[in-house]
Amino acid sequence: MKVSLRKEMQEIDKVSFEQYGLPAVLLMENAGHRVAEAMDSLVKGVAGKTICVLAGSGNNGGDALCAARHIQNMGAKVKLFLAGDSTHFSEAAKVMYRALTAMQIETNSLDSDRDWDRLHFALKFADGALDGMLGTGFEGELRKKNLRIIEEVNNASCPVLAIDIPSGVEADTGKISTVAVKADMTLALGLPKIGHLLSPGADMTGELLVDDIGIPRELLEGSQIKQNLLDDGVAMELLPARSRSVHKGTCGRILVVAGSRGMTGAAVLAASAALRAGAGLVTLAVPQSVHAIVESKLTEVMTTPVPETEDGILGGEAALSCLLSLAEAYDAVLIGPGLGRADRTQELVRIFAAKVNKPLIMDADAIFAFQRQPDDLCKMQQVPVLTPHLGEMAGLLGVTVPELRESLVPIVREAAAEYQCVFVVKSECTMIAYPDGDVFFTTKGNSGMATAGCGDVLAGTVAGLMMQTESALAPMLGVYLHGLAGDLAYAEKGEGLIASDIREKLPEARQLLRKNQQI
Ligand SMILES: NC(=O)C1=CN([C@@H]2O[C@H](COP(=O)(O)OP(=O)(O)OC[C@H]3O[C@@H](n4cnc5c(N)ncnc54)[C@H](O)[C@@H]3O)[C@@H](O)[C@H]2O)[C@H](O)CC1
Ligand SMILES: [K+]
Repeated sequence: MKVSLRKEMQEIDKVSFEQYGLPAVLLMENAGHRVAEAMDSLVKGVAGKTICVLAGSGNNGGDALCAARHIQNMGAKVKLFLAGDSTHFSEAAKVMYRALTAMQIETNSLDSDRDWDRLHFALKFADGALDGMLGTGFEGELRKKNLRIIEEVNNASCPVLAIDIPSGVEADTGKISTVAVKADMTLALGLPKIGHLLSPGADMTGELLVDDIGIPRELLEGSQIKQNLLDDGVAMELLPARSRSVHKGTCGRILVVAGSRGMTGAAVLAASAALRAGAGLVTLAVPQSVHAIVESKLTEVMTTPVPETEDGILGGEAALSCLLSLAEAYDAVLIGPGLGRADRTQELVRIFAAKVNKPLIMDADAIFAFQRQPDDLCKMQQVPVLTPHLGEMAGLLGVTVPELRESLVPIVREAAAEYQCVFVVKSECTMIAYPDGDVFFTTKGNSGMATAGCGDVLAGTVAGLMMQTESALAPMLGVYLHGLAGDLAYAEKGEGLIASDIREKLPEARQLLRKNQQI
């Protein structure tokens, strides 16, 4: 499913009318009806219940006014509160307001202290609240009246349904300036928005439902929309069936260059995750002095020592030529987990990355090696895959983490195009950006995965899949399987899950994906 920007949704509205003759009020009628149904399911039947409706004066408010009519028709008592000025209703909202006023629904304009008291008590005793104050049209700082209503809604104990996006969340970024409605459920209209996926907006969204509200499918699937949700449907297309004639040499021979003194765990996790992701054969290349340690920790993964400097650091000519000749025998190379940040190691990484002529995945310390020179990423033989967390991505681009978060999607997208890399940016909503502008978001994964080694498992998973699907799709498949494996691990271990639990769930995640493929 696509994920739309605000201006893309506006364009869809325009085309729906100009080319398909679908006026705004018709889409609003559909939206309102679906919202009423969603409220019915949220409060387990609206009949006989009291529902508080908060409506703004734009089209989000129009949706709320329309939903109020349907909710009342379904047997509920509706109490309406106007967050905007009723003289400023949008054209479509006016139509909905007219119908509603003829229905004798209790309406409060929130212009007097009495009205604010009414809102307070209505929310206190309501069975549900409907947030239709601000949608994709919201920008800048919240006006005082909205802010006060949002605080009242958030203090109420009844379940809250947000129309399109929780009021106060910026649709294109997920940013919140002061406060936003904390919804239990959000019904996104047409398509999900970036604000549903990225924090803090994502934390306000609750359960996310999406409804097409009758917008022609080809508009919702338009190729000009470059943001995508990596959902089960997309993931199913990513893992081709294995033929019976495969052998370990055809499922991917993966070289993992990782580890240093005190950081052998990262290397072991990454290499073993590549095998658990289904690679045929994995070799872990480590500095000589830690070879015996990783050898004793691993059974199925092969290991090979790489010459190191006198002080036990991976670097220098001998290490470089060893790694380049080793890489010849493999289909893809992962470099970085636990490698260390010594100057000579960084130099080795940069030269190796420029010279190796195999699909290359760079993680952790390998990304750090480019931190003052991202331009060098353009010198690679093939488009590399980089798997930074937000701190590593910010370091690479020379910005702060808050600056990166401020405009995450455009910054990462631009970097992927400029440096010709695939970026897998790990956060509460991992994002994959391709050089052609395509961006994918995953909803899989959970807060338990914020634990050491989780990134090593992801890098290993992506590397391990490199020959099992088109190599350009491996980052997407890897992110999906890693997130699903994390969810499976969370179901068993909760927040105490550790990285190896995720690795051990990779086969089950794969099986689930296969089962879905058969449906
Ligand atoms: N195709 C669709 O997706 C459809 C979506 N619908 C709904 O329409 C809204 C977007 O409507 P729009 O009129 O463009 O904007 P909003 O209603 O979200 O907001 C405009 C409203 O808000 C006021 N405002 C703007 N900034 C602020 C602020 N900082 N503080 C307070 N108030 C602010 C502004 O003055 C306007 O009054 C979309 O989300 C869907 O819910 C259609 O109904 C169906 C088709
Ligand atoms: K809203």
